[in-house]
Amino acid sequence: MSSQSSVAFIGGGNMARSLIGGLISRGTAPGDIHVSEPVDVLRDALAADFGVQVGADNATAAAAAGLWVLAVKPQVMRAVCEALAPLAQTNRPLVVSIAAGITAAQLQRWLGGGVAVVRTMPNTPALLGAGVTGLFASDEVDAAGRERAAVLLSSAGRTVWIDDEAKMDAVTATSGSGPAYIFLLAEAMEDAAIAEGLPADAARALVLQTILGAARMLTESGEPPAELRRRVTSPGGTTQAAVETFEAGGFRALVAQAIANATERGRQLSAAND
Ligand SMILES: NC(=O)C1=CN([C@@H]2O[C@H](COP(=O)(O)OP(=O)(O)OC[C@H]3O[C@@H](n4cnc5c(N)ncnc54)[C@H](O)[C@@H]3O)[C@@H](O)[C@H]2O)C=CC1
Ligand SMILES: O=C(O)[C@@H]1CCC=N1
Repeated sequence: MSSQSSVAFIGGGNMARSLIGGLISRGTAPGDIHVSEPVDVLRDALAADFGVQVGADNATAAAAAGLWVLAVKPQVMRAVCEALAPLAQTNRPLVVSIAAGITAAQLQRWLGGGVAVVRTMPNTPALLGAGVTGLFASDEVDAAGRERAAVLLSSAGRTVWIDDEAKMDAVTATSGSGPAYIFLLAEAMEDAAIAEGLPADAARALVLQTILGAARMLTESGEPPAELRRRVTSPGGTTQAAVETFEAGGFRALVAQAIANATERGRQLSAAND
């Protein structure tokens, strides 16, 4: 039976799982969460771990809820939306997409038009409630819809509204993909520490706690990153030797180019999956 307060997840993969975990830990009743997922082991795990309603049919899950979370890959989004269009036209749900690159206009068109669509970009720390999500609302979304989308995503961490949809690809490249950049840095630091002779377990412990400690200083001290860096960097000391090496190697330009390429890939995903 359809309930306006229920949520349907179309696709029950990694991000859906993170968001579902967040919703349940914030008090959403498992019975109010419906998930459609074609892979039976993923379905079974969601039912076992969270007690949510699971099934293989997207329309069945969607028919049960006033809020749809489209959590499939960009490559299958068009087919998924077109199959749900008749239901979208009769039920007029609030539709939240988490897909990289897929625009609100595309979702609108595939769902038959006139549907309230919120395009969002969460990230994987959502699993711990420590994520951040950029949100863009189409014109059809009213204040209550914006509030509902923000509450949904706030179970995964912080939320940031983006007024210009063209900027959503930059959000994807910054915070959506961003955790991977930090993981890459962790890999590289660990490898380097081992190369300097540290045992692997010590290298990992030192690197992980350094990243955690630095992230806490960034978020809790109120100081800008450049000032925090300055305080670690004694003149003529070890940090200066390392930072000068990063700068000489074009570290900032490399980061800028990486984020520019990720932004461009977001635009390409939109065109490739139209
Ligand atoms: N992984 C990440 O860090 C982030 C991913 N995203 C976006 O989230 C979306 C999902 O990504 P992940 O969870 O990483 O991928 P995933 O592959 O883990 O999840 C997608 C799920 O959709 C299911 N699926 C495939 N075809 C389906 C269909 N026709 N109907 C219903 N379900 C279907 C798959 O079996 C899979 O379990 C993507 O659009 C991605 O761009 C957004 C933010 C961050
Ligand atoms: O790599 C991707 O396309 C997705 C979107 C942001 C993070 N993962």
